[in-house]
Amino acid sequence: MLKLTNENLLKSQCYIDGEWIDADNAETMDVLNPATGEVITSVPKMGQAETERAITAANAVQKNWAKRPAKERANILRNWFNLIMANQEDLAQIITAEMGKPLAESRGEVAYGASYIEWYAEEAKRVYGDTIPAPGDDKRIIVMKQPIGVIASITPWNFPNAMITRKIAPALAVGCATVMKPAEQTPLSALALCVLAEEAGLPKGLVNCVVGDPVAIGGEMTSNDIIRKLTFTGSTEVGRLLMRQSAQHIKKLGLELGGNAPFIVFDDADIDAAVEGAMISKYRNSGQTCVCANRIYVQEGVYDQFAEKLAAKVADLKIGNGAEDDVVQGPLIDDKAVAKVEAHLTDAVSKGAEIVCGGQRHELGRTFFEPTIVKNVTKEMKVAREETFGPIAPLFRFKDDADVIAQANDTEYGLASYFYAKDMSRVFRVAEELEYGMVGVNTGILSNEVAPFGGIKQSGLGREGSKFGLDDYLEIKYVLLSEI
Ligand SMILES: NC(=O)c1ccc[n+]([C@@H]2O[C@H](COP(=O)([O-])OP(=O)(O)OC[C@H]3O[C@@H](n4cnc5c(N)ncnc54)[C@H](O)[C@@H]3O)[C@@H](O)[C@H]2O)c1
Ligand SMILES: O=C[C@H](O)CS(=O)(=O)O
Repeated sequence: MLKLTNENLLKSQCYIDGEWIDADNAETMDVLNPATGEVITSVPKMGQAETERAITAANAVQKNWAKRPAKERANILRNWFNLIMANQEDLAQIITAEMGKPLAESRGEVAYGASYIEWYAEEAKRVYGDTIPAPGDDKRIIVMKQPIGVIASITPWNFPNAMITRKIAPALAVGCATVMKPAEQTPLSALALCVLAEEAGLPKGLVNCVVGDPVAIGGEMTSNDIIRKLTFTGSTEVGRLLMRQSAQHIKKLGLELGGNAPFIVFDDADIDAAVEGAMISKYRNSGQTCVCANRIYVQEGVYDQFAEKLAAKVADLKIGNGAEDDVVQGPLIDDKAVAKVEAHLTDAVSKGAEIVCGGQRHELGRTFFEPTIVKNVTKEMKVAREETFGPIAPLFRFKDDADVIAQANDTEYGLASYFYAKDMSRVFRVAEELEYGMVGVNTGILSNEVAPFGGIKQSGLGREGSKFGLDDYLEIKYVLLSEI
């Protein structure tokens, strides 16, 4: 049972135009705890009409929000950051209850998500323009940056708090208004963020949260002309669909999509460090992150040593309900996720791979799955081409640098990549040759608010975080002054 200190954070209604309301037809949908199957609460099942009202409400207040001095916007965002951190434990309990990740990871997610609000509260005051030498002494050129306007966001279940703040913090900082749709499996974190947004002083109507039928809500977001940008985090398949739907109105898009991260261990790597890096990169959130190592390439001279050390670490992982102390591996989000993991394993073994440890559903039942290592994996297997999104570490052998770079780049994805090596010329060459938006060198985790997070190829468009993430919510306006 979810017990909160601040019980006002657990909401069973959606937040539109500063009001907490039910669906027009009073329909609801349950929010389940994946570890126990218990119903945490129910939330409205909204659709097109409620989404349209939310967009209209956002539009009514956006321009006044943009006109407020940047320092005022910054101070209100800072208030929000402070309130989130003051309620970190409750927000973490909500994440673990609705998504299943271990409490320690949930606490980390709350701090990570809040760091984007803190960062963009500061950046709000640094939206600079340009003056350009004009083609005539009677002319002056000014370039100014203005907020895009009303933006819509659609986010996934695996980081139900941070994927929202990573989007709306820069948007609010520059003067946009927003309508968000969290994943139907994990809406409670989004609703709790709205409670604290209101308390922080964000004006009614500026932040709206609609929960319900994704197709109906997304359909309104991609067709309503008031929405000037859709920012989506989720699968490449849905991102492609939303891109197609948005094309009709030439909406700006931010797409944070699927990954297929290579994790490369060269023979000059610190093997113990590489094992530590592989553990966090592979098994964080039970392997349910877009930047998880999806393919682990180990140079043939250190392959057996790495496999043995990794298996010893995996054996120490404690599986269970994320709300229990010391648990480091929670359940997968649903049966569909388990089915995909099992399909990848069955395919790999049928094509010659060998299970080193794990390989089956955990004795706890439900959607708990044993952390797994598979060796002698080859590029003919599904794990080489598809995002597993589960706790499987597939180990590939490689001969030399050229061989592994060719294998690593042989995918339509381009989000995160990692490698462990010491030789500096190898480090620079490999980092430059990997076709990914992000490269972690001698580390298994690379996400933070000061760096531009995002991918290339079919892993997405745009960046979130860093000074680069601000531009995604700004339009450039060129003003030519004549007869001066
Ligand atoms: N690049 C990143 O930053 C990042 C971060 C987290 C997750 N992901 C990716 O997300 C995927 C897992 O998350 P998921 O299962 O929630 O993805 P998903 O694409 O199934 O769902 C993501 C969101 O899209 C909504 N959605 C689904 N169909 C829709 C439709 N037809 N119209 C409008 N909205 C729709 C869902 O309700 C949810 O809110 C993985 O591929 C993972 O790599 C990427
Ligand atoms: O799953 C996607 C998230 O972006 C992972 S991270 O927490 O940002 O690394």
